[in-house]
Amino acid sequence: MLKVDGLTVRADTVELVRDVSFAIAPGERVGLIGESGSGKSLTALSLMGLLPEGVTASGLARLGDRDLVGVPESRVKGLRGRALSMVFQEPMTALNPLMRIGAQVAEVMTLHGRPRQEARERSAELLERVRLPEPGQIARAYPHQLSGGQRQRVMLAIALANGPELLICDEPTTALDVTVQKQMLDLIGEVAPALLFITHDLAVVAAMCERVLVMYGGRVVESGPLREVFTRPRHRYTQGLLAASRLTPRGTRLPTIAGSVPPAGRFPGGCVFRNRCPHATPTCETTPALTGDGHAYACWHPAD
Ligand SMILES: Nc1ncnc2c1ncn2[C@@H]1O[C@H](COP(=O)(O)OP(=O)(O)OP(=O)(O)O)[C@@H](O)[C@H]1O
Repeated sequence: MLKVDGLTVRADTVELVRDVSFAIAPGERVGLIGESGSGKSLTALSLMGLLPEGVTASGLARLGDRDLVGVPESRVKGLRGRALSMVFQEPMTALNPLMRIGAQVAEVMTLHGRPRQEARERSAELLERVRLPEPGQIARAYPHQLSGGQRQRVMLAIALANGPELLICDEPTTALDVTVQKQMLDLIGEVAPALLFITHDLAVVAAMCERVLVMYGGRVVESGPLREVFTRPRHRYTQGLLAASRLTPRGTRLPTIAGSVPPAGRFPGGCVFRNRCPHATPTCETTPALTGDGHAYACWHPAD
């Protein structure tokens, strides 16, 4: 369980992230959205103990019974890549260009005390787990010999190597083309023990997460179950974000769906998530998406 309470990030006297609080339970997938500069990355980096020089965090952040903020660097280093790990947007900067892939995956385990031979064997398993084709061949390759999507899978393997309790992803698929992006998102959803997923892309959040936090100007301005936030946004910023996104066709008024069980066939309102609705077909209005079975997607269609 991750618990963040009153997290504030400062550069000198300037508050860049203010009083952020949220929790992520095991198995939960939480999206963190907000415009550029709203403080998403700094929030994540402060949990990882990776804030840039001159930037400091205060407040409470605890994973299980271990503090992540306000503790000595050596303590955070012991947790990073073990209890929690992160996948960034650009894998090339995170991978060592001179080291073979298999050795890089194994290294993150030997660094945390696993015997070399065991780490090597597990690294082969991990490359397979992230569904890299020919994992043996990939293990012997150097980063530049892999595609962007393959490199990102390697980063995921590294992130999972020590069995973390929490995975943080910061725009992990932005640099990938759409088909590869989808496969990567499916994989992350499948393997993450608990997930904090940072993105600009509301459709990705809709497909990945059951809960969402919206940041604006360094604060969390809105949070809650995805369906609630996306269909009944309370904060003006969230309303604007949704209205501007491709999830909502221009001019569509977000319908109220509270407690409603739609009749088979036609639904009132517009298809809010049409572009990325998991059903993504013209027949998705006949799916049970809004019948209270836990789907977080609003797949209803304009009534004729
Ligand atoms: N090292 C730094 N020193 C001072 N200010 C910083 C530093 N790093 C980031 N900031 C500022 O902190 C604010 C939040 O940055 P952050 O990177 O967390 O935003 P973000 O929401 O992740 O944006 P993006 O989506 O573009 O990555 C921004 O105004 C940014 O300019």
